[in-house]
Amino acid sequence: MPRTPLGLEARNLVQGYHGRPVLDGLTLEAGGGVLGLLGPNGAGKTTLLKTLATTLPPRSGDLRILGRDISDRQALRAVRRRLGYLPQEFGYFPSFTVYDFVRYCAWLREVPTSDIHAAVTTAIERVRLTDVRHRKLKHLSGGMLQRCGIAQAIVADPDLIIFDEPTVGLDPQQRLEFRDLLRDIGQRAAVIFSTHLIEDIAAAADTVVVLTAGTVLYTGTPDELSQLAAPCSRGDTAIERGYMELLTRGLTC
Ligand SMILES: Nc1ncnc2c1ncn2[C@@H]1O[C@H](COP(=O)(O)OP(=O)(O)OP(=O)(O)O)[C@@H](O)[C@H]1O
Repeated sequence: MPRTPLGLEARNLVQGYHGRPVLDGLTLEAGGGVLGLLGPNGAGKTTLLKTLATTLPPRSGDLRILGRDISDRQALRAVRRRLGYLPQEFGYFPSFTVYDFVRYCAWLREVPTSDIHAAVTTAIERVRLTDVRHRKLKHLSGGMLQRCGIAQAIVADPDLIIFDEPTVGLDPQQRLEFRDLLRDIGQRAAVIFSTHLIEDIAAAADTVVVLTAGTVLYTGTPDELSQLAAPCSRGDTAIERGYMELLTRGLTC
């Protein structure tokens, strides 16, 4: 069992845009290890992750992250120092090099000056970008840029890491390496990642949460999700069939 720092507790979370609710009284608990978030397009995964990453304040409900109630401003600041986040689309300065960008993110997260070089070097190495560390971001491939985003999320050695579709743009080898990285990080931190790639969940998640229409439809292990598969379920693997069964439950074969 991974070492488990307090992850997060969300109760009756309501979130939305322009008065339209997206998260509808969502309740979710996550301890340590790796939690994989699945759900159809528009289910609210990105909205949930933005809320958990504290970039979108909840409309209502309670949110405790790393044991702290983030409605308290001091707690919010302390939590942000211990949180790493890869948004679905992350902003960056195209003329920064990989090293400078990750260094800047380390500085934003208040990594002590004397530790910054080692932290940046390690994060870049963990995503296999050492060879291109002095290349400008505007000259990176999409997959390299995504890995740079992963490096900035992990540079401050956070206790909670949130990745929104982290494997988009990675080639098959990089996806395998990223799964190793997820498992490794999950030994020391709480990790939450969203994906549409069920095989990433099967390979790297300790817990699966399925979101539909802004509420949690299912929480269990990847094996438990696989066991939901019925003979008529669609899908090429047991976990795909379990997931499809869950989404179509109630329909007859
Ligand atoms: N900034 C925004 N303004 C208005 N509506 C938004 C905004 N962001 C998301 N939405 C809407 O909120 C709903 C949930 O979107 P969200 O991106 O959270 O879903 P998702 O599960 O991450 O989807 P996907 O799998 O396609 O990435 C969708 O109906 C979307 O159109």
